[in-house]
Amino acid sequence: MSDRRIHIVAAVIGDHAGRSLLVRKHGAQVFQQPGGKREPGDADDLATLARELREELGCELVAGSASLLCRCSAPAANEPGYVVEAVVYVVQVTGTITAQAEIAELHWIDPAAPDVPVAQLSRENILPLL
Ligand SMILES: Nc1nc2c([nH]c(=O)n2[C@H]2C[C@H](O)[C@@H](COP(=O)(O)OP(=O)(O)OP(=O)(O)O)O2)c(=O)[nH]1
Repeated sequence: MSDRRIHIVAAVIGDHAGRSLLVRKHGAQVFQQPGGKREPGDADDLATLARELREELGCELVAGSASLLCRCSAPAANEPGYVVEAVVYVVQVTGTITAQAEIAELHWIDPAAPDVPVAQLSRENILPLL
């Protein structure tokens, strides 16, 4: 039987106005936290996160800035039948945040009142903590 769990590392990136950054991937309907699946070459969770932030946002994770927010799970937004299990860090980034090729859209939301559709993991488990 296949393992229907997806393990990801996800980032909470905030701005000075208290907003939080979400991304929408090409082909996806909903917005989610920046981040993604661990790859074999990643030394640890923060290496995964640094790589994903570079790939998705073109920015760099500030060394030592990551603070564990929570571990949580929900039905995976883009893979029907799978559950996503996330380790979520609040992070600081440096450089200009720009949507890279795999990202269709970036959006800054008020965590208390998102104005775009948000994936269940973020909506139920992450945004309420911000
Ligand atoms: N990154 C991320 N993925 C999420 C979140 N919530 C959620 O359900 N997912 C789902 C979407 C996908 O079904 C799965 C992993 O997505 P992903 O597309 O970001 O992972 P990845 O960059 O490593 O992807 P891949 O293209 O290599 O498959 O987890 C979230 O907040 N952030």
